[in-house]
Amino acid sequence: MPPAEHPEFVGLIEALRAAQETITGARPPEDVARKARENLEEITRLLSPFTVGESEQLTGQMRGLPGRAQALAPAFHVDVEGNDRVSGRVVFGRFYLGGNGAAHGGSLPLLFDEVLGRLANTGGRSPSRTAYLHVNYRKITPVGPELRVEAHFDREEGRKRYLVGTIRDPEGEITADAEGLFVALRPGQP
Ligand SMILES: CCCCCCCC(=O)SCCNC(=O)CCNC(=O)[C@H](O)C(C)(C)COP(=O)(O)OP(=O)(O)OC[C@H]1O[C@@H](n2cnc3c(N)ncnc32)[C@H](O)[C@@H]1OP(=O)(O)O
Repeated sequence: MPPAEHPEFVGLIEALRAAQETITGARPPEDVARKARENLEEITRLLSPFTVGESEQLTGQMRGLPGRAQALAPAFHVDVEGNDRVSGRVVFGRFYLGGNGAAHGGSLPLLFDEVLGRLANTGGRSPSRTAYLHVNYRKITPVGPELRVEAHFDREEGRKRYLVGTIRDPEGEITADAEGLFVALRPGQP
């Protein structure tokens, strides 16, 4: 079903992202922490009866939405998308903090896999999977400001799709770049 038919679920994921952000940055007194935990446990109780299999779940399936309605990777906002390149924006929020204002090193491959992987499978191409992802950390990727993300196909060799991408800080400097190999799946390959 298209996202428009699940506006409340989309709102739920946005609320989840907001909760992740707020919890990460909070230092609450014990009684407030306990109340927040009880509220989260209540959410689990509420939703557990509606657990479905992978093919039926909504999370991750809504390609038209930033972040595909999943709260794992930072939401990638697409500005321009073609068959061979994509550009857009991302904010690494407090949830993705590694330390000293820098995004966690593991969160960058998460974003690159999302951006490059999405592009690798566009333009009528068959599904592919990440075979490798090489990330260069050039300078810290700051938590908080909006960052530019660009990616494009470098080359295709048979089933092998080589893509590259960059993240730039508000000054336009590259904080990280990546090269990924995505291998097109053979029929029946999981
Ligand atoms: C919309 C949002 C999109 C999000 C996208 C997210 C994408 C993902 O994260 S997918 C999940 C992460 N990736 C995986 O789980 C993949 C796990 N690995 C696999 O399934 C397989 O190893 C797979 C499909 C990558 C390749 O296996 P297989 O299809 O058997 O390919 P295989 O025949 O061995 O190799 C094909 C070619 O690729 C090359 N190759 C394969 N893996 C690598 C590698 N790691 N490094 C270099 N070359 C490689 C081979 O050398 C071969 O080259 P050539 O044709 O020149 O001889």
